[in-house]
Amino acid sequence: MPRCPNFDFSKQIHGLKIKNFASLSTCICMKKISFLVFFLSCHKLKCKKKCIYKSTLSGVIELSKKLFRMSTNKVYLYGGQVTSWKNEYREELLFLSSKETFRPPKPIRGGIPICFPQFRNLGTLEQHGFARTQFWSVDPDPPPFPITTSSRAFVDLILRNSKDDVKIWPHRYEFRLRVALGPGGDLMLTSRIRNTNTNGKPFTFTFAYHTYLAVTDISEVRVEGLETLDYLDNLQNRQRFTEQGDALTFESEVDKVYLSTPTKIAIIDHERKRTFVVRKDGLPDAAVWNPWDKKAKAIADLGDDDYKHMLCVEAACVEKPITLKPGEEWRGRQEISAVPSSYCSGQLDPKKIFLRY
Ligand SMILES: O=P(O)(O)OC[C@H]1O[C@H](O)[C@H](O)[C@@H](O)[C@@H]1O
Repeated sequence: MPRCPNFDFSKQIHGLKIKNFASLSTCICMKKISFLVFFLSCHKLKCKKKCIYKSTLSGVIELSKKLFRMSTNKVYLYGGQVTSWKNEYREELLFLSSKETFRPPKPIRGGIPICFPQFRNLGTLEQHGFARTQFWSVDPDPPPFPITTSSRAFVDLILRNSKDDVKIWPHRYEFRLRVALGPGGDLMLTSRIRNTNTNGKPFTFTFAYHTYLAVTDISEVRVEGLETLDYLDNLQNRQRFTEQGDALTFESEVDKVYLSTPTKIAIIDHERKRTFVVRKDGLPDAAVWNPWDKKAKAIADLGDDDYKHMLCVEAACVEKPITLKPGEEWRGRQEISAVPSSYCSGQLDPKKIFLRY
């Protein structure tokens, strides 16, 4: 099997020597980079102990086949991107394009791309910044995690400024991403971004978890929690409007950034009788995107009908960019749970929705 030409694996995982991991790197380059994260402590892999890493990874794959009621997810080092999140019934909860999605240097279409240090085209960088097209590393020894989490299934990734991105964004940073599965199968992403400039300069960025939720039929989806809020409409030169009082429904292209939203948003998939609940912290805004039929056809890595089965609801920080001085750190967190719609009974009732927390 061919190796990925874009990717010197020995540089990507701390302490790994490629010769010790030939089969693992082959597997990874064949698009199966997955760290299937579950109740085994996958994060405790000691990369320096060659066989532990390798055998633990294959052990994870093996076990995930055997274990029945287990939520799983996959994280690619490319983009630091979650590409799969399955519930205990092995139902996929994230959308991934039906077309070829893994084509570096292009971003992966689906899952949860990370938009950093720029959301959309709001600056001089490429659309959505460069984090989604970089190879991240497993962070073998992350600093203590300040947020207490009951999750024992997580992986820590890290991205630092590379020689290439310093040319277009002249700053030093450390971006630590923790991807975790909660005891009830909830998917939790926490980003910690630190300014490590040694020249005393601050930097400013915008950010989004560009989350592609899998829905059965976009026409039968309703979003609650964004009613009556102000939003910027990207389809109308980012003009500011105020949303009406009803829950959002979808019958054409949508590309909006809702401003200063509540911390909980519910996405109700009527046909599947499933509700996604997005909770966010440190991310005041929420982008909502569906390209609908015409634009979907114009997007090369999206199938013509894919738009029917996806909805992006993205915890974001767009309107007021974040500025960090050297030594300062910012945190942004998104948690998603998928619950039967009966838990919500059409209302955003956190007590009912978060019974399992
Ligand atoms: O095609 P991409 O670069 O991944 O962007 C996909 C979409 O992302 C966001 O939701 C933006 O608001 C949209 O304007 C953009 O079309």
